[in-house]
Amino acid sequence: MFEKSTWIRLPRNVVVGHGVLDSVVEAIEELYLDGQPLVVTSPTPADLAADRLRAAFESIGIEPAVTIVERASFGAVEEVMAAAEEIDAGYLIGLGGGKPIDIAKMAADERGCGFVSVPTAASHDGIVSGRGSVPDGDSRHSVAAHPPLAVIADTELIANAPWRLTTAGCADIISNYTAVKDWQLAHRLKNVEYSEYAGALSRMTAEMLVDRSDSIKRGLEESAWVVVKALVSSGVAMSIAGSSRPASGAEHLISHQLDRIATDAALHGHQVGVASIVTEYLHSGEGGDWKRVRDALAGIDAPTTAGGLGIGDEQFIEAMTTAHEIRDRYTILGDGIEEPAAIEAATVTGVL
Ligand SMILES: NC(=O)C1=CN([C@@H]2O[C@H](COP(=O)(O)OP(=O)(O)OC[C@H]3O[C@@H](n4cnc5c(N)ncnc54)[C@H](OP(=O)(O)O)[C@@H]3O)[C@@H](O)[C@H]2O)C=CC1
Ligand SMILES: O=C(CO)COP(=O)(O)O
Ligand SMILES: [Zn+2]
Repeated sequence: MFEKSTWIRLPRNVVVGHGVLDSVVEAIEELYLDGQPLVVTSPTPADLAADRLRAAFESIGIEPAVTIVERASFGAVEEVMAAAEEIDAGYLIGLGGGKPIDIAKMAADERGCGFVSVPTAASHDGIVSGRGSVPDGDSRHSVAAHPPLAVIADTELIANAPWRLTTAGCADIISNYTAVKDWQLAHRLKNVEYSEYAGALSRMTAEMLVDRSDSIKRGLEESAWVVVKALVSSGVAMSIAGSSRPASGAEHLISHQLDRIATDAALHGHQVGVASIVTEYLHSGEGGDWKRVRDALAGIDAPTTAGGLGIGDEQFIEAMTTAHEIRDRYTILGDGIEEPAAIEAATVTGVL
């Protein structure tokens, strides 16, 4: 008898476009959520958008509470849970970049209430996914959480965010190429379950973004549109897989190590992008696709070298040689890459 079962948790309403911040209330009303909303935001997004959000709720007779988080930490998640408890919040709205969104996502998951994502920056696929991450000493990678019930991404707001945040979101998507290769390798070598649907969707998402890279330009609102759609698609691939495997392989392991090792870590998307140049080389060799990955990153203004990340050569190599230790996730790094091999790969690809 066939007894396998699977749960695919997806956002129900995804609203993307110019000025859709004004559609937040409408998108939420369709979800039949009860109770008072608690808006979790951070200083800049609060300045940019909290008043407009508040006014939209007030127009239908709801007074939302607003809490501002400054730093991503487990303490902040607990503070948000306490604030939600105090007003008996029915659901949480994360308004901002990955920091307030993940704090709200994790607090909502712990509290067992609904969560809505309103990104003001498109810096990585956490704005859509069922993964939550706050920096915590030894465990930098994400953990499972319920994905947002709705994502409302105002491209006008996102296009006005610092350009580097958008290029980081693009680079997080470009890294899907190597993530899928790592996943397939783990399937072949370690019998890790692989989803053809999730793998194909993740790879196609990277392909479409690269194909449309001409429309990814500073000051062009269409860029925000292209990257948000890709982040949504990548989030769906993770939901189908029930893990971050379609979008997180060895390049993410290296980035998580950089977060620990480097004094001034760069943006997540930029780190995984640079690391994926090297892991693509490890997969396909000198004549392989690493130049394509590098050129795709360069084409959207993302860094392609450790120096471009502001990270020293030694720290980059340390991250490469220790990345396999941080998580039970088989990748091209296997049981560890030797230092000379890491230096060779990073040198040939021009990352060092
Ligand atoms: N779930 C996942 O899979 C992942 C989660 N993460 C998590 O995401 C967080 C990092 O996300 P990231 O988005 O880079 O960080 P932030 O949320 O900190 O945003 C980056 C910066 O941009 C500012 N900002 C946000 N929106 C705008 C805007 N429209 N205009 C001007 N400035 C803006 C923020 O202001 P302010 O300082 O006021 O907030 C902040 O200074 C980390 O906590 C990390 O752990 C990272 C990768 C993957
Ligand atoms: O960043 C992610 C996918 O892009 C999430 O991956 P992790 O599970 O490695 O945190
Ligand atoms: Zn990522």
